[in-house]
Amino acid sequence: MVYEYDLIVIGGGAAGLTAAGMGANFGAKTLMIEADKLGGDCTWHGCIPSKTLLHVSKVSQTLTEAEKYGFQSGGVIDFSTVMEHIRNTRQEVYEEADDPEIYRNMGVEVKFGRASFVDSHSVIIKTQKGEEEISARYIIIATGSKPMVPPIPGLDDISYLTNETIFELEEQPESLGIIGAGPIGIEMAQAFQRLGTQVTVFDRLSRILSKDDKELAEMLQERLEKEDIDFKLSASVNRLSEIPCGNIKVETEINGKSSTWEGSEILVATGRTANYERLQLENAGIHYQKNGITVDDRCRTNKKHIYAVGDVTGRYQFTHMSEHMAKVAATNALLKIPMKIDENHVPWSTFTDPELAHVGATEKELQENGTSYKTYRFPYDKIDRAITEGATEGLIKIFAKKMTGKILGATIYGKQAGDLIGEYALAMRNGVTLRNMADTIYPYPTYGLGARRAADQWYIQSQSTWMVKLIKWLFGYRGTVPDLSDEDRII
Ligand SMILES: Cc1cc2nc3c(=O)[nH]c(=O)nc-3n(C[C@H](O)[C@H](O)[C@H](O)COP(=O)(O)OP(=O)(O)OC[C@H]3O[C@@H](n4cnc5c(N)ncnc54)[C@H](O)[C@@H]3O)c2cc1C
Ligand SMILES: NC(=O)c1ccc[n+]([C@@H]2O[C@H](COP(=O)([O-])OP(=O)(O)OC[C@H]3O[C@@H](n4cnc5c(N)ncnc54)[C@H](O)[C@@H]3O)[C@@H](O)[C@H]2O)c1
Repeated sequence: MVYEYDLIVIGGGAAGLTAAGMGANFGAKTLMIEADKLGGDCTWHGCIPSKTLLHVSKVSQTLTEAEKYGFQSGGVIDFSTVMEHIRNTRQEVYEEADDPEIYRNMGVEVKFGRASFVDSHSVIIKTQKGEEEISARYIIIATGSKPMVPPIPGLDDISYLTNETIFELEEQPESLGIIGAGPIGIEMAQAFQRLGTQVTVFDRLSRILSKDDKELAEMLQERLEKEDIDFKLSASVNRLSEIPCGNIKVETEINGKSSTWEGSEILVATGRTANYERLQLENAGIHYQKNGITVDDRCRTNKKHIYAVGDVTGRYQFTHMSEHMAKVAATNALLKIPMKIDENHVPWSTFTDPELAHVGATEKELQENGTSYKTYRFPYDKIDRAITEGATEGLIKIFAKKMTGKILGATIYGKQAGDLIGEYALAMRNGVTLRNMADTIYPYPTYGLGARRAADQWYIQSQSTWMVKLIKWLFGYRGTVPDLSDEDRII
């Protein structure tokens, strides 16, 4: 059978752009179909606007703290200018990385319209002008996700914000209630609070950022509380309603006690739903579950020539994982090289100030799996660069094998944590141990040197008095045997 294309990619977000670009690079006749604008959630409603807003809020915080360094502060924020800056920034990213012409120049054909399956090799593209049916040998589905809106009574009757609308605000809310203390809720909480909105965060769980290390997430929560963010955790949000002055009322129950909150806006940040309902997956016989399209470790669906990547699979919801999965799918489909998702080294970072980042196994996973490990800790207040920058709040925690220094997981709360975690991702992926890191020369004074000092902990904690006694005996040294009981010593 002759198909019109070697590869059709449905969706032009982080996953689709990568898959289509790789298709063209491998010499496949590639078509990318996008229902809206190329760039997807990351460019338009996700990473780019949220990180830009966080940056602006950090500038605001720096101005507030500037008096400590002798500056006269007192800046006033013009919210509409802030929002215009955010929109300009995402336009800049779109033009630099997502513009259809960039992909056309690479050899990718780009069509705009909504795609759905006709059968397992054909899709129909619906546009305002009409319909077009197209076939391909391979298909990669990369249709992403959208906000999951929970069925809370009254929610449908009020106007609420999601990540798709919050960056379109023109007026700064006086107060903002956020339902959900995951990465979206926590990043937006700090950003808006620092810009002068009074933020309250509700979550049904008893802690924030439940996928992160408990100890470090608690440190971040404490920091956010110091910035006056109000947390209502273990809260069952029972009803939302609009009250006569136009404000929103949230009725909650916390540990059996009812309470109400009233404020100007509500952001719903309670997770994501995969975008697959309108794809007519049944026509192609593709299996899916509630959380997304089912794929194996090579990103293949049950139809061996159809792959799914990124948020639509419900497996990982990060831009870097969308790109990684796209690479896995394109490599398997077009080069026939078996490549699997690298599940053991998935990093992530929440870009609050300070940041909270993680890679590999969590301590909870290690405990549940009965894996033997030792925790190596190094605080930011012993990193000279952090001291010079007044950023001493933070902790590096590494989970590693005691004998070999093999790194099993790492988690960092502190300045530049999102960048530092990449160091551990590289180390783990390539079998670099704590011993290797400790023997590596890092420039002084850097945050990276904190990673080296954290690795030194492996040597330090491997020291023992009997070893010192052996050295003394071997070389005839006359010093005393040191007290090695202080686990926090740095040499
Ligand atoms: C507020 C927020 C902040 C975030 N911050 C980060 C971060 O800092 N770091 C990080 O790694 N991740 C972050 N994420 C997650 C990240 O944005 C997503 O994981 C990533 O965008 C998913 O990419 P994707 O290509 O799978 O899907 P999407 O980006 O959603 O792209 C899917 C595309 O498919 C199109 N489409 C859908 N259906 C069809 C159809 N039937 N036909 C044609 N086209 C279709 C859509 O229009 C869309 O353009 C954030 C998310 C949010 C919401
Ligand atoms: N920096 C980053 O990498 C970054 C930033 C933002 C988002 N993201 C991605 O986007 C995804 C979605 O983020 P998210 O924060 O929306 O989802 P999430 O699933 O991570 O967190 C949602 C939170 O909402 C709570 N919740 C759900 N329903 C509730 C209800 N009815 N009442 C009270 N609380 C409720 C949950 O307990 C949970 O804590 C993340 O998983 C992440 O992968 C990444």
